[in-house]
Amino acid sequence: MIGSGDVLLLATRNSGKTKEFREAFGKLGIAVKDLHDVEGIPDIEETGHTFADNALLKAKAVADIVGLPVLADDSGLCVDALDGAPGVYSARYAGEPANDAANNEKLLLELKRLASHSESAEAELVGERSGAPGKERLAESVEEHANESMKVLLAESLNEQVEEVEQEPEQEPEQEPEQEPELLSSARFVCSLVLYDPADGSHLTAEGAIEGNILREARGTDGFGYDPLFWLSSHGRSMAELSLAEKNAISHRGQALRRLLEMIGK
Ligand SMILES: O=P(O)(O)OP(=O)(O)OP(=O)(O)OC[C@H]1O[C@@H](n2cnc3c(O)ncnc32)[C@H](O)[C@@H]1O
Ligand SMILES: [Mg+2]
Repeated sequence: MIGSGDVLLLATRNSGKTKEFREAFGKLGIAVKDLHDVEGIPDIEETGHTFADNALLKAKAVADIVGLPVLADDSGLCVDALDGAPGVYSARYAGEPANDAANNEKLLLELKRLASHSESAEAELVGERSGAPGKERLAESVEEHANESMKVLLAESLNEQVEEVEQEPEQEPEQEPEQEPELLSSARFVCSLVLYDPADGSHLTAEGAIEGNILREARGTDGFGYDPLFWLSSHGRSMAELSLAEKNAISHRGQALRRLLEMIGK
């Protein structure tokens, strides 16, 4: 369906995706265009319930207009602590028009809200078990939360147990290995690709997924979408700290594309 010297049209307006496909197809001598290069293609409503449904919908809608094979990508982020959200709604998680910064902000807000709910539920449980407030619980709380000057003030009104805690010799900080950053939930990026031929309505579908974790704080400036919040423990970097080639080598999109190319013998 596609070969070296060809021009392949992507049914996308997401320039981040186009960049990644250009890097991958460039090696095969295939040029890539997207919907910024073609006039007269209306916005396509993504009404499917799965990534594959939406990819087919986009590929078919565009291919039927231009009369040439078209590749579409539908992808997103599925966060375990949010029961798989934002999923197929990833692009418009914070509402429309789609906005990466607003989506990232909303994701962090939802996850932090969830974390603070479970922390306060846990604190209540600890309180009930230890007959809170109680001196031991207060002493623990001082050790956990107070800064040095508060500790001195509060310790005066508590018993010796607190003073013992105070008097423990400070440990010399050892040369620490690079610490894993604070993570909020396991998650995965998922991608479905559909290559659709309007000549006979035939199409190929390929999928890819990559596991990671959501960072409490964004890192890196490359990539697009949720990349700055997606931590890869195996690399010790966020997805937005990888080069284009590094991302394509491991990403959901890169995997799906390699599967699709295999299907067409490339
Ligand atoms: O539909 P098109 O025009 O292709 O562009 P889109 O951005 O709306 O694309 P999707 O409908 O497939 O939604 C994908 C969203 O999922 C997120 N996403 C997908 N792949 C990603 C990646 O590699 N890195 C970061 N975020 C990604 C990002 O928020 C995307 O906007
Ligand atoms: Mg979309």
